[in-house]
Parts: sequence; structure tokens; C-alpha cells
Amino acid sequence: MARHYQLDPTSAGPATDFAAELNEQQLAAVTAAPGPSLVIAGAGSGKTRTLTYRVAWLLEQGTAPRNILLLTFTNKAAREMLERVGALSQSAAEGIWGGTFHSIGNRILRRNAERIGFRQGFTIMDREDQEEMIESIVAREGLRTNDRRFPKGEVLADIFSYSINTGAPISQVVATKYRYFMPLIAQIERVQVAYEGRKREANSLDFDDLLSKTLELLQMCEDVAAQYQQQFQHILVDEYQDTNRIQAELVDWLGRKHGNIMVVGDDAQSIYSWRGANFANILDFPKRYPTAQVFKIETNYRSVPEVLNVANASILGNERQFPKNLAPVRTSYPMRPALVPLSTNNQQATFLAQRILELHEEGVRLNEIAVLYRAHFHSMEVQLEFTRRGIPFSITSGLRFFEQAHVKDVSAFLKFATNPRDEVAFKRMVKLLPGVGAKSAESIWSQTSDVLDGGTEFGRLHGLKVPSKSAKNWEQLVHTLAELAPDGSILAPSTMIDSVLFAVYDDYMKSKFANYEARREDLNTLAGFARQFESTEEFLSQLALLGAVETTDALAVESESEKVTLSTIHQAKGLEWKVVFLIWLTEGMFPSSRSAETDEGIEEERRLFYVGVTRCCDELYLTYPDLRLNAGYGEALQRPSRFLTEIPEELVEGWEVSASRQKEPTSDDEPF
Ligand SMILES: Nc1ncnc2c1ncn2[C@@H]1O[C@H](COP(=O)(O)OP(=O)(O)OP(=O)(O)O)[C@@H](O)[C@H]1O
Repeated sequence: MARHYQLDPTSAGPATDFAAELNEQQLAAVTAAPGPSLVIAGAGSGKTRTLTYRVAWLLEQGTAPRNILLLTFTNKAAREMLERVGALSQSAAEGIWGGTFHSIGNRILRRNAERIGFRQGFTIMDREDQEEMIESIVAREGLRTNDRRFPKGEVLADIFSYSINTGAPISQVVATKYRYFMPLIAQIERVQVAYEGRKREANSLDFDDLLSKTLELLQMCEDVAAQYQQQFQHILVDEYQDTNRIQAELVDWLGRKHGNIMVVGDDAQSIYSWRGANFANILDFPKRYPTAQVFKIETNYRSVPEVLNVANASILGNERQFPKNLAPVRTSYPMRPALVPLSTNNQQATFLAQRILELHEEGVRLNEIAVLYRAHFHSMEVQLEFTRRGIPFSITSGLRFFEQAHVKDVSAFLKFATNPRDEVAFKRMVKLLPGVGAKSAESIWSQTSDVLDGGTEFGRLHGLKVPSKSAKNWEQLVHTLAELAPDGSILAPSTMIDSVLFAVYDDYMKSKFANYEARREDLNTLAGFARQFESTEEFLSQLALLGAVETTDALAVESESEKVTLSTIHQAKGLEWKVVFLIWLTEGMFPSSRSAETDEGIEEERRLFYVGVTRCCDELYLTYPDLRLNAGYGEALQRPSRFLTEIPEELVEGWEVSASRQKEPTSDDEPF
């Protein structure tokens, strides 16, 4: 018989040497005595390391894994942290409750659904299911009529979600975020009530329910609350600065018995208030927990001192914050951050391309370089320029400017007006009308091609047989097409884009997309770009060519994945690059004009700027154009962003870029 032999758990490996692997401030947080604690961890200071070691520490102190709850911003973050804990810790880490608030909510609700009127085995609706359910309610209630645009499922889902996560009533959300739907508030509220009922009937929960219903469960059922409060002896929360109202309340409830709540975050990086995050959660933590210990972790491992100096100086402008001073461990870099004024947005793109090619020559890999900006549309000229010069790039949103649905929709109008035989463009266009799917599009197309026979007398399309729901919109569409091609001639492309927006597409976007404003800016930028072209055909050919260029072969790069990153700052959160270009630093763009309306708005923008700067390890470029060429409505003088003027001069290195001998394209020039 085989001899049974058991390994002693303590012989699994050497004990973690916490003091050797952590700096003093990290060690203090990791080994903190029980009780509430707030860990303010600056950018690049090792938040992840601190949390991971804290969990390992708790295990070593004898806390059972199932008594630890680790809440993170993404499930991936939780997985990675727990893997690290597993590797670090001598005690088994399995059994720790780790994940996002949503996944933990789901886990709790799965066991207790009946207690709040749902059945076990409920389904979780993704965003698409949610929108479909809302749409069917709108249809059943007859709210969308031929005379009135009613918000689409996506927009309604967004309104409901924001309302739940912030606790603001629907009327307030609409009044502040969707002003153009104010007259419909009562109907929108009705849809929400019906939606709540329908979810119950279908035994389905949406994503927000995973938070709100969990909270409801804990508040309503004392025994359930007591069970989890007993279980979670230690609660750790990552990225606490971006929690919303419900998430903070959930933590409060779950931690009520033991009070061992450790929240980690950086108040200077709170950038999600627009989707419901509540900055006050982190700021007021010491007020809500007067006995809380506050730890600051201020050693930065990422950036050179020159970059950190800029970040530190900038964030000083914010009143609402925990003052801190990030200190670098890295040594000085030969270059201070470059402050680069450019004459126009086109020159800004040219500068980036040239400088990036030089850096590449000098041996910097393209994936060590990022171009960061406030809003997606700021990247358009850069995308054009990189495409033309064969610089490979990837975009964090996944979609290149010209591949976006709204850009393609509007282009479809232009394509059809210039080429009335373009069936694909026609179908894309008519499918925007209510009640027109693939089948009706086919039937309308066959009538249209008969009537037009390749000509541009669009007025002849009035009165075609279309689904009754879209009759009015069809007439409007025909009218618009006729305007685009008056008397057989074709308007200039930018005028066409303006007309399409004005007559049809702007309204469509408002009701269809939750991020209407961002899309509208994209289309203004497109109209601006189009102003360089007299001929619509030429404009459309350029669009097609730009979309088709395969950039990866153009530069000698080491691998397919070697690309410059183009990203909004929001999507760059948590990441880092050797070289960072922060672009479009002008008033109105960054800070965005909308955010500049309130002090809170400005402070959040400044935090966003701070996040941008602190993504940089070595070399930082801050660029802005003096003139915005091709803005949808004329050329506009730009003022440098206040975030630039706030930086003491001696911290940056002013660059003077002289125009190349080759003339820079202006709006009157040929494009390339
Ligand atoms: N005590 C330490 N000794 C050496 N390196 C460390 C230490 N703590 C953290 N680091 C390193 O510092 C870098 C930054 O850490 P991390 O990415 O966790 O920062 P962060 O606090 O999450 O930053 P941000 O909030 O800006 O995204 C990592 O490469 C990490 O390995």
C-alpha cells in the first residue's frame, strides 16, 4: 500500500518579506491595524501591489479566505490580484470573494432572489436585451408616433441607469443631461415604471439591478444582511474614487459589523462623474468613518521627476482634494516636458507624425508611444496624417474615425446623392427611417431605381409606397435629397453634410444615441474636413481610400502589434507609455466647453489632465493649435488651455515649431 505523505503548509516557500518588498508607506497600509482605513495612493505608486500584499497579509494573520471581500473595477483586475496573492501567500487564497461590485451582487442575489420578489435562476440582461425590452414597451404604449421623435432604447436605458446610480429622479436627469427631451418627461417616467414591472415578470435583472437590488436586499432583510456582515471580516475596495452612490452604500452595509473596510484610490484620478461616480465618496470617507486611519502612498515608480513636477503643479489648482506630493524614485531625464504651440490643428498632426517617426528612428518602439486626447473627435487629423504617412496605430475605442456608424450614415446620403445607382448607400439611408428593415428597404429600392433610372431628379420619389410608420420621414428624406442636388447639380460636400444634419440626421442621433453630443462633434469635424473639397466625389474617394489603407506594412516595425496608441484619456486609465503626446490643449476642447460651466466640472477636467500627464514615463509633449481650421462652422482662434497656463514656465521647455517650406494646407487648398 502506498505510504501517505502530507506536505506541511508552512514549507510551501519562504514567508513573504513584506518589509523588503514594499516601501515604508505601502508597508504601513498593508499592515494596518483593523478598523476603517483610507489609502490615498498617488498615480504610479503601486496601488495594485498594496492591495495584493494587504490580502496576503490578512491571510498570513489567519483570516480565512471566505472572510475577505475584494472589490475591484474590473473582473480582470480581481483575477490578477488573486493570482498574485496565491503566488505570494503561504495560506490558500481560494475562497476569497473577489470581483467587481456587479459580480459580487450577482453572487449574493443568486442565493437570495426570492427575498426581493425574483425567482432563483433569474437571467441577467445585457445592454442589448435591455434596450429591446424598453423598445417593446415604447411600442406597446404607442409613444413613438409619426409626428414625434421619442428617445430610442439606448437613450432611455442610459437615462434610467444614471438615475439609479446617482439617485437623481428621472426629471432631473433629463433636465441636466437630455434637455431636448424635457417635454417628454412624464412619458419617460411611465416607460420606466413599465420596465420595472416587465423585468419582474420576465424574472430578469439588468446590470444596475445587480447593484441596486443587492442593496435593497440588505436593507430589507436583516437576517441576510447579518449573514454577510458576519462573513466579511475584511472588505477591500480598489479604485474607490470612481464608486457611485450605491456602491459606497453597499460597502457601508456589508462592513457594518466588523468595520474593517480598507478603501484604496486616488482622489486626483476621479474622472467618471459623468456616468454616476460620486467623488464625495472618497473625499468624505474620513467624515463617514471618523475613526478611519488615512495612509498616503506618495512614491511614484513610473515617471521621471520632470513629468511628475508638471503633474504635481497642475493638480494644485484643485481645491477639493487630499493634498499630496508625489515624489519620484526615478532619476532626472535630459528633457523637460515640451510645450508645443502649433499654428493649426493640421500642423499639430504633422508635428506628431514627424516627431514620432524620429523617435522610431532613435529606437523607441511604437507601442511605447501614445497620443492622448479629451474626446475622440480630437484625433481625426492625427488619424488622417498617420494613415497618409504609414504610421501604424491602434485606437482604443476600436473604431477608426471613418468607420463609425454615424460617419457612415451621413456619408451614405452623400454617396447616394452623387451616385443614385448606389444601392448599398440607399439601403443604409432608408434603414434609418422608422419601421424600415431589410425587406422594406428592398421594396423601396426597387421602386426608387425604376423611378430615377440613374438620374438625380429626387423630387420624383415623393409618394412612393413605404411602410406607413415611415411615410412622413420618407417625404422629408426625399425633400432633403432634392436639396442636395438642386437642378441636377451637386452641392459641395460640407454643405451637404450640414443639410443632412439639419434636415434629418441630427434629430435621429438625439433619439438614437446616448452620446449624442460626442457624435455631433464628430460630424462637425467631418463637415470641417470636407470643406477642403469642392467636389463631393473627390471627398468620398478620399474617405474610402483612408479607410482602406493598410498601415502595418508601411513602417519597418518589429511585429504586428507595434503600433502607436491613440486613446482618450478615460480609456488610458491605469496604463503607461514611455512617450506621451497630450494634444488639443485649448480652452473649449480641454477643458471641454461643457465642463467649463461649473467649478466641479473644471476640477474633474483638471483631474483628467492629471491622469493624462501621469500616464507618461519619460517624454511628454503638450501640444495645442492656435487656430482651429476646418471647424464645422468656420475657422476659430484658440486659446491655450488653462491647464497649460497654470504650469510654472520653468517646468516646461517651450518649443517653437516653424512651418515647413512646403505650404501647409489651408481650407482653400487641395487636400494632399
Ligand atoms: N515597492 C515597490 N518597489 C518597486 N516597484 C514598485 C513598488 N511598488 C510599485 N512598484 C511599481 O510601480 C509601478 C506602478 O504601479 P501600479 O501600476 O500599481 O501603479 P498605480 O498606483 O496603479 O498607478 P495609476 O493609478 O497611476 O494607474 C509598477 O510597475 C509597480 O511594479
